[in-house]
Amino acid sequence: MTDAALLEQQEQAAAPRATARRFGDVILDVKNISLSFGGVKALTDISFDVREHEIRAIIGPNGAGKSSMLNCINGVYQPQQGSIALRGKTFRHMKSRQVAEMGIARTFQNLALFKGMSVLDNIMTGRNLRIKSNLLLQALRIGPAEKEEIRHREYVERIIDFLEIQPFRKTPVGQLPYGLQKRVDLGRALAMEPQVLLLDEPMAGMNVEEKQDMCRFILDVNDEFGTTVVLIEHDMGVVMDISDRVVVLDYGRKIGDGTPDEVRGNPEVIKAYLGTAH
Ligand SMILES: Nc1ncnc2c1ncn2[C@@H]1O[C@H](COP(=O)(O)OP(=O)(O)OP(=O)(O)O)[C@@H](O)[C@H]1O
Repeated sequence: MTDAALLEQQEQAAAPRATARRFGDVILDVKNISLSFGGVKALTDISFDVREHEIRAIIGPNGAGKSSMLNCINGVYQPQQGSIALRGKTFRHMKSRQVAEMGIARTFQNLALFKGMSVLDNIMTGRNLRIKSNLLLQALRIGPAEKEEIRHREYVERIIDFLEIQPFRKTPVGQLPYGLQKRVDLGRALAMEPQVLLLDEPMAGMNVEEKQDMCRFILDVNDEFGTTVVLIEHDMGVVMDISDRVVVLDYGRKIGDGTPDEVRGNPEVIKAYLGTAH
């Protein structure tokens, strides 16, 4: 390889993610969302979009409104104002299950796993939305139900391989270290084959090594499954490393929106968040 070609290759490898990859159209469009709890304004007139195949972070100091925003997207909270659209289809007053059926899956900050059930069975619960045959056929495992179950199990095994948790397939989730439980929670969400994956503090409570593993899996999910990712996360290093664009909230208002470099250089953001010890 010539020196020039080598230099070009090195430059490409060092290119920021946002410029090195091409995104699709807007997949999730959040417009003018306002949410109050009694007198507390959790979100005021928040708008941002997420492009297909993007990793989009929502950051901000404690109480800024990050969880509220995620909860509005997946139907846990119903905002008083504004709209959210998935691929141009606006959804309002939808329950979490309906939002999930539309293709928006979520992991939880406080794991929502069945601790006594195996890794395999926990991830299978993520397939429930996709099971078409009726309960009787499923119970008897006959006809189309049998074929369907085989297909679901194959998909779940693919996720287990992908997340490198084969040795723990049969282990009750409650017996696994916290970092692995978080990985199972990611697997459960992935089993839904989501178009958009919402990650609620995926690195919370993890040690450095577990954080590195989780970062790699998020990037791989994004690359290999083509899943669009929206995440909220307190670890700024992680956010800036893996995100393509970042929304910054403070006291329920949007104060910044752009690439990690743009956000890092935004004086309002520095004042509100990056300059503090959060
Ligand atoms: N269910 C609720 N009832 C009442 N107030 C709420 C509720 N959920 C959130 N809030 C309030 O809304 C505001 C935003 O909270 P939210 O949890 O969304 O912030 P956050 O950025 O996720 O914070 P943290 O980083 O601490 O998790 C806070 O003032 C909070 O007290």
